[in-house]
Amino acid sequence: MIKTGLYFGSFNPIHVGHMAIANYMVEYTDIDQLWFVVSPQNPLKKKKTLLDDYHRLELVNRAIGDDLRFRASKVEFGLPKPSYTIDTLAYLSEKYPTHQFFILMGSDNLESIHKWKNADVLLANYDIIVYPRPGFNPESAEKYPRVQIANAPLMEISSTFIRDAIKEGKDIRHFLPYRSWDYLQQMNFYKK
Ligand SMILES: Nc1ncnc2c1ncn2[C@@H]1O[C@H](COP(=O)(O)OP(=O)(O)OP(=O)(O)O)[C@@H](O)[C@H]1O
Ligand SMILES: O=C(O)c1ccc[n+]([C@@H]2O[C@H](COP(=O)([O-])O)[C@@H](O)[C@H]2O)c1
Repeated sequence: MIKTGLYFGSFNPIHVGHMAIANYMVEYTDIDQLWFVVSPQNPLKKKKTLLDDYHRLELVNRAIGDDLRFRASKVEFGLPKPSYTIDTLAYLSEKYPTHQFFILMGSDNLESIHKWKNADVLLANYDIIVYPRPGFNPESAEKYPRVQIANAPLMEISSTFIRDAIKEGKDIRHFLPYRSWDYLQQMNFYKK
């Protein structure tokens, strides 16, 4: 079985925090490879500031470049919206029987997982590796036997910060992988 970490996200846009997390996950956990699964629509987030799906995918692909440990997946583009993780996992598990899937997420998502569709099924059937965000209390995860917490350096960076900074006219190019930043600049994303 190929141990594959699924890093689900809006990636609106992808930032160096995501890349550092992905890098940590492939080097320090059991997973052999990592797929960034770009979600058209998080069921718990508003759509207002969301960039078009294919532009977010392009930003992810540019961030990955030729790093063979990573792949971008647009599987959720073809599934019903909003993007329920349990449904995507059912689809992928059937399509890729030689892969063992792990769910990767930041601790903010673990804190709201009780609101997710079929959260109990998800928590019972999949291993989840959580990347802590500032303020996270690891004891809060002890009730979930299949959740492990990565002992990783913390980062405050978020896509919200990036969008706000661009709107304010700041040059924050080093918060994104440089090829993604180039595309974002060319296309004038998030300026208003
Ligand atoms: N700095 C970070 N530390 C730990 N996990 C993170 C960090 N940034 C993002 N993640 C995780 O990466 C996944 C995808 O993140 P997402 O696209 O929501 O980015 P975000 O920066 O949290 O976005 P936004 O600010 O728009 O909510 C989520 O599981 C999220 O928890
Ligand atoms: O399945 C659910 O009910 C569910 C509820 C909230 C979020 N998710 C997924 O969690 C992922 C993380 O979202 P985000 O916006 O924090 O990057 C994204 O793929 C969402 O579709 C899934």
